[in-house]
Amino acid sequence: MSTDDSPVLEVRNLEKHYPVTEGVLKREVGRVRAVDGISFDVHRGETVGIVGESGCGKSTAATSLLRLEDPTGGQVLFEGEDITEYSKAELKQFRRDAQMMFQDPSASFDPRMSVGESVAEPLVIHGLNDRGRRRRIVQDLFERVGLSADDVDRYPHEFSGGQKQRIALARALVLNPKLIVADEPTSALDVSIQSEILGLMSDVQEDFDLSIVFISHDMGVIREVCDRVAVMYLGEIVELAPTEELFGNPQHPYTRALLGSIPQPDPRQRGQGVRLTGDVPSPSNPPAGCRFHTRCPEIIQPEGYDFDQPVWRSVMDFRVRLRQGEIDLDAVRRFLGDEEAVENPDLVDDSEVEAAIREEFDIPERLSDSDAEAVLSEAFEWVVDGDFEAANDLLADEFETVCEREPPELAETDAGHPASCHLHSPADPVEPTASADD
Ligand SMILES: Nc1ncnc2c1ncn2[C@@H]1O[C@H](COP(=O)(O)OP(=O)(O)OP(=O)(O)O)[C@@H](O)[C@H]1O
Repeated sequence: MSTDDSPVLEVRNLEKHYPVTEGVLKREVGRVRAVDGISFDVHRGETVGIVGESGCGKSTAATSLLRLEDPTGGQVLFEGEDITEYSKAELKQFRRDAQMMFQDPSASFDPRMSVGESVAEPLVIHGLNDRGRRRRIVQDLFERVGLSADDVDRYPHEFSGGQKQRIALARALVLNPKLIVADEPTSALDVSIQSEILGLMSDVQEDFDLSIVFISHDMGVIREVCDRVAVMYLGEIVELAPTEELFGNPQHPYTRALLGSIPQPDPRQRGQGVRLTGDVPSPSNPPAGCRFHTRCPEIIQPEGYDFDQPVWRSVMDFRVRLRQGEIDLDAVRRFLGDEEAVENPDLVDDSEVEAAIREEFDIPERLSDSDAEAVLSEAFEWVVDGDFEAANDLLADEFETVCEREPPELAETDAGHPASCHLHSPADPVEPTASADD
């Protein structure tokens, strides 16, 4: 990596919200917060990764920062200029300098055109009319990406997935860009081919002094190619660190969970980190407080109680489902008894219903903390009576955690890089003894 001081790309509070509309008049009834205020820099020659599960907003971040779709907020500075303010002509120049690579290269080739013509297309659009020169440039690039100069006359269907991604790289390079945004460029490829393409991208990056934004859901791939990594969850960056630091000393529970999901050949490393369960919630209605609190294995416990952490997570899973109105008593009764029990709840004992729900959520028959158990038992009484609101209110009062109450700031941690987690930024800090100005 060769970086100079000023970043090539500065992303500042970038936001892309999609309206959710209803009716013929398309009244806006909500917003999908696909990207919700992300900031990061990319320096010359640097590869910055964006990692996160499917639906976290990575692709939207890519297309918005290249203005392939217009952001709804924030700024993107390219070599110091705000591309969100660019005129059409300025955008055209920007499109030379910043290219995109996609997961599925097939989709971006016209089957009726030779791959050479496809790769040369951006040259035509940008006014290089000399056919012979175009051909020489493309042939040279083909060799550069590990294909033969003769391949330019062949058609897309004649190439394998890996070869097509090489051709896509040639096309991304043809205008001599400064920045490439690659969205899962190797996810559709076999592992061995993946490594070849990643190796090729690294070589090309050095030769062309390229900056790369590399998007992937795969921590293994990210580690192989990135200098720094932004971890994204539900539209936000939750941790940002140099790659080795992120892998060696992750500060956000989401990052730790992603790392825990990497297959580990070394048995000594196995079992480190907790596997993530459930899906990313909808960005049209993100959870309050920390967006990760509905799934976080390390969610902070409420004051005054002492849970085993996995049990606390189970209790929170139950609370989240209760809050969302997703506890189905009829289904539980049907499971325990038969159809008649739905019509006549007395046929199934309340304690059986409670036990079944506890089992479903992995909550022990009795919590080891008797105070917590008293609260939970009372809540279950409301639940089996069908008064979910009362159960919800009681649990919200007694078991509320800072993680659901307040959104954490993305702030510097002791590890020397930022993460947004209340484990690092307690919401109720100890009263400072000195004045803030000191
Ligand atoms: N045009 C759109 N209109 C409404 N919602 C959208 C639109 N495009 C994306 N979304 C939503 O925004 C969220 C983020 O999607 P995005 O594709 O950016 O995520 P991702 O992390 O790249 O996931 P994937 O790897 O599956 O593409 C998703 O919930 C998606 O459904």
